[in-house]
Amino acid sequence: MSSDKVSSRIRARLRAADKPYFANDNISDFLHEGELEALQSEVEEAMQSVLESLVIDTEHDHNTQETAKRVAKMYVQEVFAGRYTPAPPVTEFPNAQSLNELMIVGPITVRSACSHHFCPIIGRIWIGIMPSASSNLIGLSKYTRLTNWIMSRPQIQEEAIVQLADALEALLEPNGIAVVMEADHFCMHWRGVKDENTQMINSVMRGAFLEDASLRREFLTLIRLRN
Ligand SMILES: Nc1nc2c(ncn2[C@@H]2O[C@H](COP(=O)(O)OP(=O)(O)OP(=O)(O)O)[C@@H](O)[C@H]2O)c(=O)[nH]1
Repeated sequence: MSSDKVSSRIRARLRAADKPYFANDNISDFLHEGELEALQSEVEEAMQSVLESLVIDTEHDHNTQETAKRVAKMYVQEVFAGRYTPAPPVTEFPNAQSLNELMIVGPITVRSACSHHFCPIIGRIWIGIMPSASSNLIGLSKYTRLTNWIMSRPQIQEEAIVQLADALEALLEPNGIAVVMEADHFCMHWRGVKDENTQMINSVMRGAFLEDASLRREFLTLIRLRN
């Protein structure tokens, strides 16, 4: 790609700052005003080339005339928006009552895509929080907003759940954090091995959830009851 492309300018900034730009990294700090729109136009142009290479007559086929434009918008503004937009604003409240009881939020719907084939990953997440006296509390909707921001990137499930746990830990500074995710991977259902029944379930347990087996059991029992 020639250096006058907007993606080249963004990439040069990332490299100069020695920042990674993997599929599931957020690069919003490196985009200047107006560049997201320019990036979308660049993706549209590249997508049009993909359609041409697939030997699809986009000139005469009324169904695919706008496909490159739609796919570019879908990637940049919708399903991969978590790469290009900053973290959602999250209002924090002090834990005024020094709450130290288990809190569980979920199931939060997960909509993501695998980094390997860009096929959908659709699933659910439960979050357990054991606050400390100095923890911050956040509004209930913010768990979903934060999850959406992290999941709307090309991901693998093992890394997605760790990114979410890291973000929650940094925000809440809790005594413990637990995240359980179960998801269907359409790269396995729709294509490839075509196994429609297999799901992936994984969990991250930190702090009190790792150290205290009865707390971990309480969390896992309560989320099972919600199934
Ligand atoms: N560990 C992990 N694997 C995933 C995830 N999402 C998709 N995969 C797998 O990634 C693998 C990619 O495999 P490759 O062998 O490189 O690609 P492929 O030849 O298209 O593989 P098949 O899917 O087996 O046809 C597949 O086995 C997918 O099922 C995920 O979140 N975590």
